[in-house]
Amino acid sequence: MNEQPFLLASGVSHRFATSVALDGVHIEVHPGEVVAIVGESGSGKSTLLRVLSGQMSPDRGDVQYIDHTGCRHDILQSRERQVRSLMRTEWGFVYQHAADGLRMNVSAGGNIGERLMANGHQHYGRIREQAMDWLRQVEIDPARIDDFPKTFSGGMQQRLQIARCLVTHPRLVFMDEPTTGLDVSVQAKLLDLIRRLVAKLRIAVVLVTHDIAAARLLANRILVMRNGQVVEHGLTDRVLDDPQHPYTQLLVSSVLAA
Ligand SMILES: Nc1ncnc2c1ncn2[C@@H]1O[C@H](COP(=O)(O)OP(=O)(O)OP(=O)(O)O)[C@@H](O)[C@H]1O
Repeated sequence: MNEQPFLLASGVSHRFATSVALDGVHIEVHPGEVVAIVGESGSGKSTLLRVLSGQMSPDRGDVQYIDHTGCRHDILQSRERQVRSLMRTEWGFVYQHAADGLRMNVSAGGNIGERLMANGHQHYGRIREQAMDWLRQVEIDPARIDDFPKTFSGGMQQRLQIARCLVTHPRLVFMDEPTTGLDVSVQAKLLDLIRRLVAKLRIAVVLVTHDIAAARLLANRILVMRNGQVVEHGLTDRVLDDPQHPYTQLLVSSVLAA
C-alpha cells in the first residue's frame, strides 16, 4: 500500500461500568481500502467504530483524520460541529438498522436528495435526477422514488440507506453490520452490491461484522478483536487462510465447520 493512512487511531482504550470495551487499540486505514473488524459479540467492534467516527470519546487514545485537502483533524478534540461536517461531506455511516440511517417519514427520493442539499445542491430537477440514478444503482425501481421507506423490504431499505450515504461520494464509509438480520439470499446480493459500488467509487470502508464470509468478500485487510484488543491483523487471505492467533484459528474453523 503506497499511500499514507488517512485515518489513524492509536492507544484507544475505553471502560464501561462493568466491562473493558477497548484496550489499547491501534488501527490505520488507507484511502480506497476496505478494512474489516471481526470478532465475537461484545469484543468491542461497535465501540471502536463509534470512536473512529467521532461519535464517542474514549477514556484514552488518539484519532487523526487527514481530509482531501491534506488538513489533519484531531477527531477526539474536534468540536461536534466539525465532526458533523465531516460526516456530511467526507464520511458516511451505514447502520445495521436502516431506520437509524434513513428518515422513515421522508420519501426515498427525499432521503437521497436531502444529503445532496446538505452539501449545497439546490437545483430540484438535478437533485431528483441524481436520486433516480442512485435508486437504479442500488437496484431499486426509480418508479418508487416518491414512496416511503417503510413500504420497502428490509433489503431495499438497506440499499436505500447505502444510496443516501454514497450519493455525495464520501471518501470513507463506516459500516456497522450492514447485512445482519436480513435473509441469507438478501445478504449475499447486498454484499455483492456493496463490493461493486465500493470498488467503482474507490471508497475506503471500515466494516464491522461478525460474518467472516462478508469480511472475505469485501475486505483487503482484517483486524480480529477479542475482549477489546486487536489480537491479529493482516491481509484478508493471510489472516483467514493462515491464522496465527489461537482465537482467530477458532473463529475461522468454526465458520468452516458450519
Ligand atoms: N453503552 C454501553 N454501556 C455499557 N456497556 C457497554 C455499552 N456499549 C457497549 N458496552 C459493553 O462494551 C463491550 C463491547 O461492546 P461492543 O458493542 O463494542 O461489542 P461488539 O463487538 O460490537 O458486539 P456486538 O457484535 O454484539 O455488537 C461489551 O461488553 C458491551 O457490553
